[in-house]
Amino acid sequence: MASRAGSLALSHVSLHYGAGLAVLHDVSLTLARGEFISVIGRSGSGKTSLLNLAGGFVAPSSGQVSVDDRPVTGPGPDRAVVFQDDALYPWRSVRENVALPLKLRGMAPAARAERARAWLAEVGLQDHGDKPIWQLSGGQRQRVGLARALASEPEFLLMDEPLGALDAMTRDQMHELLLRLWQDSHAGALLITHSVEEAVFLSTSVIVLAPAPGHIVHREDFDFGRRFLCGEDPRALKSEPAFIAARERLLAAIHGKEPVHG
Ligand SMILES: Nc1ncnc2c1ncn2[C@@H]1O[C@H](COP(=O)(O)OP(=O)(O)OP(=O)(O)O)[C@@H](O)[C@H]1O
Repeated sequence: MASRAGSLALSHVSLHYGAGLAVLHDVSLTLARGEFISVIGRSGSGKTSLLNLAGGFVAPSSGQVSVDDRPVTGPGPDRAVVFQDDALYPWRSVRENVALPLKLRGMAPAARAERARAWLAEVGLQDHGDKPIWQLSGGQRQRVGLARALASEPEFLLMDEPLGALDAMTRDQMHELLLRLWQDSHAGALLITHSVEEAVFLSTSVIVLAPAPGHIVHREDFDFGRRFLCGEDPRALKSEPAFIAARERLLAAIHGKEPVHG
């Protein structure tokens, strides 16, 4: 299957670990730049495995993962990953954490300092660059993680439950920041989440995986995030009957019930 230009594609991908049972079966998914796809599903349905395939951390047992029709053979700078545990260096400064991947890629010191400064400003941490990570709150640490991922100017931003450990208010603020960063970066975003509401609000498409082995049972497109970016109030959007009905449909799909349309 040929993928669109500027897209990350999983084509008929199946995965089993070693000689174990299949974890994913015949999953096809295309993420174009400028799209925001969330993957939801019960625990063990293969969400993290799907992200690991997209990131190139594991290879499919059959099928193909590709970027612009080039097979993915491992992790690459075109795909940045953000994890739930922010994977930052606690004793290094905020600025060093953001600049480190740029250093590893051979960027000159002045250029990487400027890039780190710009992305810290994007996430509202311009006054925190000198602090060690351990002095930051959980929400601030996740903002550093996003700045670090986006500083590499990836084509695709892959996120595994990045907001799962945050309190509800911080999480809402992060949703709004994430949408603005996604818009400004023009990246394609792939988000694994346990929050159906988060998926409906943020995504241009939501995919539901069912387990044993993981396969796609439902897919639906949304525009709540884009409407937020056009100036609509996020609380009003989340209270709309269409938003609430979408949430219920996706919950029904997760729990294996007939989706209720309307
Ligand atoms: N490295 C591995 N080796 C063997 N089995 C694995 C490995 N990683 C995951 N699995 C198995 O694959 C299945 C899917 O796991 P995965 O973590 O992808 O699901 P998930 O939907 O992300 O789950 P959760 O929502 O609980 O994080 C599970 O049965 C898990 O035990």
